[in-house]
Amino acid sequence: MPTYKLTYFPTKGVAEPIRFILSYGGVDFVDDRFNREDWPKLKPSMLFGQVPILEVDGKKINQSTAISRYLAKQFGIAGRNEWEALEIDAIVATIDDFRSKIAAWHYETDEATKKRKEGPLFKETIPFYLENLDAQVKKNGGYFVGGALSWADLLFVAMLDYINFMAKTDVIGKYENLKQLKTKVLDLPKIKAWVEKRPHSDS
Ligand SMILES: N[C@@H](CCC(=O)N[C@@H](CS)C(=O)NCC(=O)O)C(=O)O
Repeated sequence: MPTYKLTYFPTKGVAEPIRFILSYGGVDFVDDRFNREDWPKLKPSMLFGQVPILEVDGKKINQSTAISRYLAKQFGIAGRNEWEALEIDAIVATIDDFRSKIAAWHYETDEATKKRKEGPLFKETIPFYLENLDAQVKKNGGYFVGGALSWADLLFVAMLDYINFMAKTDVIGKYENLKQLKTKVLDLPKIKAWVEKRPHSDS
């Protein structure tokens, strides 16, 4: 079994899907969280100056989605054939688009621009994505792809706290299929154990 070390800020952010997938796989990993004030000192030593960084037997790699996909393949949750693998990639990219649109609003520093973007984001963009994501779960037997658990499901649920933090609301509140998916994922024994033992963070 390889050794894993995941380095990130002391938050969930884009690292939490990796932590979920490692936990699902039942492997031990070093959950390396640095203090925010140490980031300027650490940044030059990170691949492309960013985190998360995963070390596998001491070999370092960046990019959270690539890392998640790599791990998901090891743990048998990356699709049963090439088409399912593609469908998973597509839904993961869609979730990433969704998160990015909320992040663009959340991190906007010009108050007037932020105000102008708020209506379209909350009245159109967020409902549009959630209606489609919810419909996809309904159509696929309670999961995003192929009626079976995949890393797309783990990624979505792992990312929800960060998305909700940015949107300042429980975005899936009225989406029954997404709510059921969340419950199913959080009830997986290894995910439950991870969520119980992870350090607290709001985002
Ligand atoms: N596409 C990359 C994005 C990584 C990224 O944006 N990392 C942020 C934290 S979420 C970061 O390192 N920010 C600090 C900086 O860029 O100085 C991934 O998914 O891993």
